[in-house]
Amino acid sequence: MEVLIVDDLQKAFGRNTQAVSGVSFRVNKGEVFAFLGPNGAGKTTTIKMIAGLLLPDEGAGWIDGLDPHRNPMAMERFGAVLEGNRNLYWRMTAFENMRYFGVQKGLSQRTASRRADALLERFDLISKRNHQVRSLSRGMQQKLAIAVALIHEPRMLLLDEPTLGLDVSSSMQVISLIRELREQGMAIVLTTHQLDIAETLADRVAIIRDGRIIKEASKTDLILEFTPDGYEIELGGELSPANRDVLVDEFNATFEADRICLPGDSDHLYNALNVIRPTPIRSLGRAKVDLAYIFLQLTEEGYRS
Ligand SMILES: Nc1ncnc2c1ncn2[C@@H]1O[C@H](COP(=O)(O)OP(=O)(O)OP(=O)(O)O)[C@@H](O)[C@H]1O
Repeated sequence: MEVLIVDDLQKAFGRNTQAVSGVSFRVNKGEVFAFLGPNGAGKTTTIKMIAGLLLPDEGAGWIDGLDPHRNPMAMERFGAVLEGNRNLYWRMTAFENMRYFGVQKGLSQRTASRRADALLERFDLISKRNHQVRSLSRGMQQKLAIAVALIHEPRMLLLDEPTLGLDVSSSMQVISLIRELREQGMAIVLTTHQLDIAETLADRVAIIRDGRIIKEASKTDLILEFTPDGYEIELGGELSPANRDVLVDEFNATFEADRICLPGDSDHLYNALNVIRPTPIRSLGRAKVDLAYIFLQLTEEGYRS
């Protein structure tokens, strides 16, 4: 079920900067949509148009069927953490922030307070309930910013760089929180330059460059599309120079330290293993690619052409 529909968004700044040129995509319930691109590609401009903060020149976005630029009710359907933890008041306590933003979103004091405590409990922040935000660690502030964005029980979450500047443990907490929200049916739009995190979390991926989406696919399909035929074999011992030459000349193998990259199908592999025998094999698997590799292929390829 689609929670967000983005149709042909366009935005120019002045005469010379076409920041977004016809961006369209859809995000389903219970889906993490990673919206990736190099610096200046148009991600923030797109997200701001979706969130109702920036008026598009053309096109529109609908959250749960409502366009935030035409229907203020749309604001109740999503939460956003767009500038790290800067949506928080630093001299107010964690609880006061939650309650304040809850009331701002139209909740009664009572409901806002009840939900604030429930979210603080769930995000493991209840011990910091009465602490000023400025005294919390960066990871706690980030979790609190996400909790604040959830106070009115939205159906969609816009997250811009949710793990920026966090240490490994805080990042992992935020990642598991995002997973949990996805499991509960939240539609999540995630922008990040941390491609390992995008790869961990994303169900679908869109890559934007120069204001246009140049690729959109499910993460699985994208990785499959870029995965070369072939195998990687890690050796646990020395290969004789003669056998190494055979692998290079007859099997088109390449060597990276003690790892052999072997193109081709499984028949090719079996034949190559006969050459490798009796050198011990530490590991053997299909050649792998990650999202960072794919991202660079797509974005740099674009620049070359
Ligand atoms: N308020 C503005 N006035 C003028 N130009 C702007 C404005 N906001 C963005 N731009 C320009 O629009 C283009 C897209 O910027 P945007 O911030 O959307 O990119 P981004 O993909 O979010 O980049 P980053 O990853 O660096 O945050 C850039 O060329 C940027 O300089």
